[in-house]
Amino acid sequence: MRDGAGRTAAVELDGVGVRADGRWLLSEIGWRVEYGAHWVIIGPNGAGKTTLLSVAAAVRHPTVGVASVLGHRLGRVDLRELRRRIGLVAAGRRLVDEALMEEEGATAHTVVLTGHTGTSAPLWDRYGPAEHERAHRLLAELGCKDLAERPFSVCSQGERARIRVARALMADPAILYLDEPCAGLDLPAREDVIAAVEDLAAARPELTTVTVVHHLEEVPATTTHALLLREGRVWAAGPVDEVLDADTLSACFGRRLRVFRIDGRWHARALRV
Ligand SMILES: Nc1ncnc2c1ncn2[C@@H]1O[C@H](COP(=O)(O)OP(=O)(O)OP(=O)(O)O)[C@@H](O)[C@H]1O
Repeated sequence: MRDGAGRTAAVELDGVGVRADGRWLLSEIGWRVEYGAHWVIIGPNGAGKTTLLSVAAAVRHPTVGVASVLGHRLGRVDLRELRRRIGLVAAGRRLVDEALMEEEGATAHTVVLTGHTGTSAPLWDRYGPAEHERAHRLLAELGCKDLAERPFSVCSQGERARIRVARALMADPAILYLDEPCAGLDLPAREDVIAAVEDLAAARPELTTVTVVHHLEEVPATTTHALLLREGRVWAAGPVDEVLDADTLSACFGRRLRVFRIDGRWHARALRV
């Protein structure tokens, strides 16, 4: 569906369901992400966040319903073509296979280069001076300038998280998906990743982002919208101020929560009953 200005949404899901191993992982998902918006997806473990991201990132087809990404309906478009315009950052292997990068002792710069071809191994004849230079610039933009020649396999989790974002930007995506970019990071590394995501939003107003987070503390201050997922269904979705409120979050997580907002960032803790 087009908006008043005739633009399609970056992502539009209508009645989407995903079924695997005889059960529904997602049901009746309706969701519209406008271009330039910055969404977070939050929900309990197993709610279906990564599964939702895999449909929105054109990694898998829905079992039922209609999913359109960047104006193309899944099922009517070559997914590999579409994925070239999609940046995906995921620490787990389910969405991005990093095994080859680690095995071959690739440097951070090489890992970023592979984002140009969307491959897990470098295709050297496809990278010219412009790509080499761009990979250096992106590493610098993510605060990883000095890591260019360091093997990715020895980089810290926090460094890897930012290198992955640089890699995802290599293809100049229209939309960037981040699946738990702060998982396993210590506090300074987490803050560096969040600052990098906030800086991206400021530096690239045309970029649309969707970030899966587990904790409200990981929600970037630049977030415009939030989707709460529970048991494979949308619990709430809309402007971030309306959705990340104590009552809505408490009901979604099944725990009484207090929610604070300080300097544009969110914090939550459970109330003892
Ligand atoms: N390919 C699959 N086949 C069967 N079940 C699956 C498959 N992929 C995911 N699941 C199940 O679907 C549910 C949702 O998984 P998903 O990873 O999307 O949840 P999540 O919200 O991202 O969870 P977490 O917060 O723990 O990362 C889980 O119960 C998971 O075990």
